[in-house]
Amino acid sequence: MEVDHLADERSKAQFDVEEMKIVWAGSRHAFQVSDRIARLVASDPAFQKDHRARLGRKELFKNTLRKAAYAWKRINELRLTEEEASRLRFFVDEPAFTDLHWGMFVPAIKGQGTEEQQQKWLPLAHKMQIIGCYAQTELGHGSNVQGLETTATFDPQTDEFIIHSPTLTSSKWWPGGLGKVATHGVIYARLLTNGQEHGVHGFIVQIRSLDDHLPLPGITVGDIGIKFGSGAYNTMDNGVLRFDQVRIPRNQMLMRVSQVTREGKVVQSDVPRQLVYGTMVFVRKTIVGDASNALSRAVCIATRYSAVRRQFGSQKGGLETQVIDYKTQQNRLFPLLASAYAFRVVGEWMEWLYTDVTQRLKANDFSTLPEVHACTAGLKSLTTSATADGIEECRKLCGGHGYLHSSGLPELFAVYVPACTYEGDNIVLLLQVARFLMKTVSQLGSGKKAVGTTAYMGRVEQLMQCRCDVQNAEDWLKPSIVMEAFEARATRMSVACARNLSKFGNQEEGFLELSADLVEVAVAHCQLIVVSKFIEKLQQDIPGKGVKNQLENLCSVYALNILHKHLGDFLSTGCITPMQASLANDQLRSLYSQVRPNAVALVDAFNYTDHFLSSILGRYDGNVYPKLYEDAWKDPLNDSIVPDGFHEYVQPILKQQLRNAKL
Ligand SMILES: CCCCCCCCCCCCCC(=O)SCCNC(=O)CCNC(=O)[C@H](O)C(C)(C)COP(=O)(O)OP(=O)(O)OC[C@H]1O[C@@H](n2cnc3c(N)ncnc32)[C@H](O)[C@@H]1OP(=O)(O)O
Ligand SMILES: Cc1cc2nc3c(=O)[nH]c(=O)nc-3n(C[C@H](O)[C@H](O)[C@H](O)COP(=O)(O)OP(=O)(O)OC[C@H]3O[C@@H](n4cnc5c(N)ncnc54)[C@H](O)[C@@H]3O)c2cc1C
Repeated sequence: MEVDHLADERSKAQFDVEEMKIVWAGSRHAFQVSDRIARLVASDPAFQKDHRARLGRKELFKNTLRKAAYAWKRINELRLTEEEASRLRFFVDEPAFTDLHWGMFVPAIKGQGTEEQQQKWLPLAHKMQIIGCYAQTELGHGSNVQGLETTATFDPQTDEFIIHSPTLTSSKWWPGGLGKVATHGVIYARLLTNGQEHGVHGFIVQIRSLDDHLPLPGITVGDIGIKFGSGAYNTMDNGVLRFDQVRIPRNQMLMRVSQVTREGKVVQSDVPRQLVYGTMVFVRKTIVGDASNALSRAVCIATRYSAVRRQFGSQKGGLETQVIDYKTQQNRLFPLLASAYAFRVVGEWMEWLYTDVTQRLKANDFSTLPEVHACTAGLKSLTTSATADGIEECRKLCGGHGYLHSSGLPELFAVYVPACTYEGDNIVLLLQVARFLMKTVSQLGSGKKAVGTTAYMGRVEQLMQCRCDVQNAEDWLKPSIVMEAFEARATRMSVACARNLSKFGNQEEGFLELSADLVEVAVAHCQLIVVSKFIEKLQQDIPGKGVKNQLENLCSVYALNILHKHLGDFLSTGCITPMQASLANDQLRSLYSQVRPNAVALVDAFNYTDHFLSSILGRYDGNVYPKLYEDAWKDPLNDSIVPDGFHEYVQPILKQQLRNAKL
């Protein structure tokens, strides 16, 4: 019989875990789909993944192709819906070319293609009769999209574009799926017609033959090489691509934003030019949603293991202390647990925001686009940085065993950490938020109403002067008090930066000089968004015994931990006093005690299967030691008692020493 080593922990929970699972999933329906598909994947040996780190690149990659093909077969056999198929790919848990096909290629055509182009290309893509990638970044430029060098020159004689890589640095570099698999790509290039340049646009370009998969004439394409970590993101074929005067028909330029006529005239539609960047907005919001998946996974492992692991504190030969009972462990772990829940809530809100802007764009209302860009960019940056750091912290929270591949944490980190860079370097994205904030501040006096996530700045006068009302530790549990402190901090930092900026004759010069401060302003604003969305969520009716109470505790932990970590901001802007800061810390400690008995149940609510977690330390049953011991013997190094190479290399040294000793 299986023993549940964490049963005691589970019995302490003060809330209905099943109901929390539904909150985490987003709805009962989403929970049911997720639960069914997770079990389906976990029970299928074809989706096994624990041997990944031991495979060489070629074997690893072939294995990924097999899994992706098998997943596609199952999706069709079982007639899975789009939602179910996407959950299946998620639980297969292996980065693959399909991520870019479904995650970027299809959305790029949907967002930037005309109706006609969508009708032509989407059915092919949906049936995977073509496989696409998103080829924007080049060897020389990634962040600076306007600096891309690939050209698309219109030839009116043949009604074609000539796609060309004029320099080494114009080689496309990084696109996932490009290296070995994609047959097509949305390629970003500078549009040239009649000798004039018209900025960067997307073009659908066939890269490989649909018959023999060889590159088409004029195309040089391959993989860019091994990346960080063993296994990890090396299942992905990030690629390099060069064009030598490759011709494509005119109608393969994605023309929702601008059209090129038969004569080579560029006609701007009434859609703003920034919509060329629309796929990035879409993927950034997906990445925000995904941050809670990665962080919750790491936190689940670290929490269960912290309840299993005991060090010191044995009294009269009794059990030692569970490491989760150390306040230092709680102070590192529980804010991460709270962040996982906070990012879940903000990810949900982001879905709403994206649906809203999509509907508006359809109705030619572009008014919220700048704010949506700032929110997706800022929250992508905030959540991925916190998640990457959080996974690494979870590894440390698991002590030495966290460094073992079988803890599940090294690979999770290696796969996750590029999220801080791809889809926009996190600092570059925060600078975009800062630009938006500085613009908002500069317009405050002009009567333009601050709306959406910057609405709080409309109360600038009050927020510049308000004094925090906290008298005792429990006051910090009041949402209005927390909100005001965060709003005042963000406003005061924004206004201070705007004042500093105005001292520069040249705004751009000022922006460069103050960019480190501006990044901090952007972080303050983004943290406020997360806190405010979490607080808003708690105003809803949330069923289930004790569920709301747990979420309230987590919300307070999230906010008060940030306040503690960024105390300098709150104190230097005069938003709170040192005494109030100290009370916030007292409250935080008391919240940790309330979270403690619920911690294991709070991570059970993520409903992860052992297959998905792929972590001995995070096993549901907590049976860590026997399984770690068992796993060590499975390592190929232990196949033979004396390792290959020993007799050849080490034995002669030993023998030499022996000879020398005898002499
Ligand atoms: C399981 C399935 C998972 C699926 C997920 C997929 C898996 C993921 C796998 C990983 C896949 C990884 C895949 C990959 O990595 S794909 C490659 C991703 N690359 C990047 O993200 C590049 C980052 N750089 C940029 O985005 C821009 O160039 C920046 C932002 C730096 C602007 O630089 P610059 O200053 O030169 O811009 P401009 O002069 O051209 O424009 C300025 C104006 O435009 C506004 N603006 C700017 N951007 C946007 C926007 N987006 N929407 C709306 N508006 C926007 C901006 O506010 C400004 O407005 P205004 O102030 O003038 O009014
Ligand atoms: C795993 C992975 C997958 C990827 N997949 C794809 C893909 O499918 N398709 C695709 O097109 N691309 C892809 N990329 C590329 C990715 O989008 C870019 O690497 C990313 O946008 C960062 O750009 P960069 O490499 O030019 O960084 P750089 O801009 O060169 O950044 C280098 C440093 O300079 C700093 N910096 C740059 N500009 C500024 C500034 N203005 N102010 C202050 N600091 C600045 C950055 O903060 C960073 O510290 C992928 C990348 C990775 C790692």
